[in-house]
Amino acid sequence: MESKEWSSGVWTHLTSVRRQSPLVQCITNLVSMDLVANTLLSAGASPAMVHSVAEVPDFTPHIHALCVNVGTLTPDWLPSMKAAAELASQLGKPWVLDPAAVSCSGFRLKACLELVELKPSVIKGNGSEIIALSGSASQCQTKGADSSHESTEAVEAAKSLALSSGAVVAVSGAVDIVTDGKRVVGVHNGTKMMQKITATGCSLAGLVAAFLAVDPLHPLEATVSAMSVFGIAGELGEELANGPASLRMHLIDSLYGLDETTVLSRVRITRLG
Ligand SMILES: Nc1ncnc2c1ncn2[C@@H]1O[C@H](COP(=O)(O)OP(=O)(O)O)[C@@H](O)[C@H]1O
Ligand SMILES: Cc1ncsc1CCOP(=O)(O)O
Ligand SMILES: [Mg+2]
Repeated sequence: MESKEWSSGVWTHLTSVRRQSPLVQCITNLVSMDLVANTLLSAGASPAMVHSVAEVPDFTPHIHALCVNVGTLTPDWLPSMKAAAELASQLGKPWVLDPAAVSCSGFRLKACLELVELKPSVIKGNGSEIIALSGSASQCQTKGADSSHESTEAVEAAKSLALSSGAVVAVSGAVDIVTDGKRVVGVHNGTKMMQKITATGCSLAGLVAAFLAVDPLHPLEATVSAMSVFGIAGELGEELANGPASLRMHLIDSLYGLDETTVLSRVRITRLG
């Protein structure tokens, strides 16, 4: 299956997000809250940064998807992440785990492994994060939020994590990799300068949650679509940008304005395995 066959699905997913405006609960890191929320709004979704454990029982039953991101994790945030994830899984609502900077401490790695036990629909990380979370720690050199691996170096780790967890695993990078453990799909949209804006990876995880909300039975396809859409917005944004700060603005504008002709002509997706 090549780009042409994927592209109509990508457009359908985006129009469904715009039409349905799914409510996406985000328990995300302090760095990313603004960009994640603005990314979701530009795509047509409705973000809610509701992260107190006291609010989970009332709020989480009403959401359409959840995104949990451990980028600035502290011990007092973990119970709300777990409570929301557990409730989402119980209620059959899709949720995404972003194991941001998972290898920076034993505390964070343990927390992420416990969250994986709560059955995320999708785990989205960069190459180093997916290698670390899959248990291939000897290969892992990073201690922070940026990857020291190409996404393509994490394909086997991603497949193994997908099979052991039951989640679709998405690895962002120059080529975004998405796998359910059997199929492996590459999304070739995006631009290198997106790495120079903090929280683009986090925003992508939030966007994946919104796309899952409108197609929960096809997590691999929904994830591929979200990654392609975000990458296309980055490509269009870069054409108007002078550097990372203006790319941040133009990426959001481009995502908001994406039309069918642009999506159909720009989608670059290939089956890798
Ligand atoms: N070299 C690259 N070329 C094209 N797109 C890229 C490149 N690096 C990252 N991206 C894009 O930037 C976004 C954030 O990915 P990434 O930087 O891997 O996340 P994180 O910030 O979590 O490390 C994704 O949409 C990804 O496709
Ligand atoms: C810089 C930083 N530090 C902790 S979380 C965070 C943001 C990471 O965002 P992303 O994973 O999207 O680069
Ligand atoms: Mg990240």
